Amino acid sequence: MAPINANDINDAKAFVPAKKALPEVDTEGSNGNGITSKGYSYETLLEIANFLLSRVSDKPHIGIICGSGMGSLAETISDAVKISYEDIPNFPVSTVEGHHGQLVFGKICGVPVVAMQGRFHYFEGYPLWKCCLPVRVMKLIGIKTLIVTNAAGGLNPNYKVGDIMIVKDHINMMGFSGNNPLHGPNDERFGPRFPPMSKAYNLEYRKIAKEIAKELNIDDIVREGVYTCLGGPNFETVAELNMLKMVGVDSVGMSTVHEVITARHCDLKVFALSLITNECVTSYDIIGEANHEEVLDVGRMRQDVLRQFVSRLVDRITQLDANNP
Ligand SMILES: O=P(O)(O)O[C@@H]1C[C@H](O)[C@@H](CO)O1
Ligand SMILES: Nc1nc2[nH]cnc2c(=O)[nH]1
Repeated sequence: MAPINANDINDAKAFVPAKKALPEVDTEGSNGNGITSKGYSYETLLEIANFLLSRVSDKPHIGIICGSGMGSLAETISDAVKISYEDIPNFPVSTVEGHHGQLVFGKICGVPVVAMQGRFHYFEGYPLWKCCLPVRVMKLIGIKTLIVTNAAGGLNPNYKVGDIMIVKDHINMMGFSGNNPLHGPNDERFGPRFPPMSKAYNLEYRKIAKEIAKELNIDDIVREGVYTCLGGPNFETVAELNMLKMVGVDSVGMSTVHEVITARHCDLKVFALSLITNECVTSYDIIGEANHEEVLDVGRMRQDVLRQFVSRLVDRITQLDANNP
């Protein structure tokens, strides 16, 4: 029998190579499961923060994490200074299509911001604490508020592709098995050992977002619901989705929850939204299947409206916080 080679497995042409070289799974300085490494001590994060601050003129007030296919959110930033993740000492690199892999500093509506055009996911091989390292770096460089965006499957049967879901809460599915970005020794300089999560998504910001939806005349596509993150990279089975539906999940993705936990731990105020990029397949009769191309296409389709929405949000959050320091 002829030996098999790589081309025999599936259709070699259909294989899309990773955008960048895949990262090594990080176990340095830990007990083998990626828990706190000496390479990412408070001091190391401070070094990263100082490196970044030495390259920009204004300290950002607001951080923005751009979800899959939503990198164009950063295009509203004026006087942009772009810093590639590869040029930042000790920073991870983005390996997923639809995630540029750079920080963009500048202003939205006159407010100094920093946007992550590209985030880090667990499925890329990064432990959760490393996925969330940029959140702590953004805290150290001065942000007070984090706006998190993600692409997600719509599980709530009333949701349609292209809807925007304001996140009111999350279910930390990965945390149920002990996989948590705060697992391991706690550094009190970031936050307490046992942070509360019952007010993770700022109520005032959610109110503002609903007002903005009315102003922009898009309240018919803006929802509010509960998000969950699974480890990925596979999309979910029908049975898994039906289970998540039963426990009250409205949208399903592969990010955000651990970033929000890390942000709340270090006392950042949080707003999050899901762009519903696909309908979750909750019946064996449905022919279509989720795929990453569709996710990126819907991001492109909604880029103008998301840019307007997030710009207004930055403006109004800044006004609100100036009145309630
Ligand atoms: O970075 P986000 O959470 O927006 O990306 C979602 C989850 C997967 O990375 C990808 C699947 O298409 O979209
Ligand atoms: N886990 C998950 N992530 C997504 N990202 C975009 N759509 C989906 C989805 O249906 N499931």
